[in-house]
Amino acid sequence: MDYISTRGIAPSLDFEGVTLAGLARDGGLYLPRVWPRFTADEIAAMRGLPYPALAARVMQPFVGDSLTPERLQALCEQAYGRFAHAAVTPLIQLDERHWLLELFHGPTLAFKDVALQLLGLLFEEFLGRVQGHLTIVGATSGDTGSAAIGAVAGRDGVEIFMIHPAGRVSEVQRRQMTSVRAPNVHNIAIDGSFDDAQAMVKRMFGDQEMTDRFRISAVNSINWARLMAQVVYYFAAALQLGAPDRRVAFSVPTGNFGDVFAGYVAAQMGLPVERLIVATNVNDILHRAVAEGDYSAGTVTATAAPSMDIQVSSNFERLLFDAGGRDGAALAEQMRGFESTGAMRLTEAQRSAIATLFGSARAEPADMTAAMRWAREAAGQAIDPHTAIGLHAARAADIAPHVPVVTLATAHPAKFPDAVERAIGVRPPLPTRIGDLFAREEHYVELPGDYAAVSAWIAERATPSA
Ligand SMILES: N[C@@H](CCOP(=O)(O)O)C(=O)O
Repeated sequence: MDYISTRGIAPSLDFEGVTLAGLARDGGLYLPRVWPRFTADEIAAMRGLPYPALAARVMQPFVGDSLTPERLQALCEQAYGRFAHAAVTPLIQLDERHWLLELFHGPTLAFKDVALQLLGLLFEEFLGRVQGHLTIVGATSGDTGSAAIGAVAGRDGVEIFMIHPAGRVSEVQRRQMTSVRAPNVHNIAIDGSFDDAQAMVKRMFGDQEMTDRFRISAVNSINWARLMAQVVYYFAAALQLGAPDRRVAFSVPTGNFGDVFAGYVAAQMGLPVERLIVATNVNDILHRAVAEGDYSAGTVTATAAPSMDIQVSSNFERLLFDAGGRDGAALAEQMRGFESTGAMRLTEAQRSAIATLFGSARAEPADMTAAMRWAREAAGQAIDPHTAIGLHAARAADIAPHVPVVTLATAHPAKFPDAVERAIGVRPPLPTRIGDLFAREEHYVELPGDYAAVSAWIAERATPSA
């Protein structure tokens, strides 16, 4: 499989190349040159496969010659063997048409584990072939940080620098990152927002002083391998609900647009997806983009759903590229305009292509609370604030009554105990596997929200690539 950049200039790479590269050198994001497509019979034959086998089946076309099918399956067995639920991503029925897809049974209690447990193994596999050293630089609004650290802590040949916005993640989220003691893990809290952190990470890929010395890669969903692994759970859920003979809708709480873009990829591969509902909090750039074609970033507002406190959504570029006819030069110009003004209008072609599959909704804080209460009262489920935003959007969506609607439950409620307790009066306990979190010592540095300070701090500590 051959991968191309959304901005049309960086050289194409194979799967091993894009996994190690992270972001394309022209500032774009990698995508497969063509979407692999399964027939309805091929999808039907996936029914009943255990999750690791399904994962290997769905991902093999993207992996191409970079791994044999046997090796890919072995890595999937290893990655998903660490999940606390036998189904890996169990589907829970809420009422006659609404379902929750629980994606938080991995080691750090959020959907990020589904991809990052595998990505850690892929890094190790591919680095073993090139005998290199990798410097991973990541940005997190809460969940990616601990999942990425959990996936690479203590591994040879890799070190990770994870940047989070100081004071804008939950205490559980922060402790999950900063209490991991391993010589290859470095946590940085910056004075700023997630968007500032993400902008620093992207800038580092274009900083020749850094890229000449260090082999920099990404664990955020700008890395294609992240998205690829997230495609699998759309198949897992839809197959259980009757695909390929039945269409299924998904509601996805999203900030960086990676999780919902994985659903778009599943649809391109032939999964019968009726609708993808983009659910946002008051940081609603994605809702405005889908509903009105207005992609303009406002100031990031801190909310009780901090992982979605994002105004610049990296993966939206992938959708704009694909929906706009895959014209790299035109997209690069459109993105340059956005980068200099903070605002962009979608073209008519992009808007109409997006409208064929996507809907969207913005949840106010009261909507989020109401959804948490409804899940508790109607189905006995405690859900986290992000999942509640997805559920609000799912229940508000205008979708034919015979179509099941699956809300992605992206994080365990115990990651946000204060918000959950405020809404439903019950404080969700931490699962026993991380029950001693509050007794662990934390380690992180606080730096100004300034690229020069952060890149200098990283450069002093990172291991040169050769
Ligand atoms: N919501 C994320 C932000 C980063 O998103 P990613 O999917 O690109 O890693 C987080 O919790 O860190």
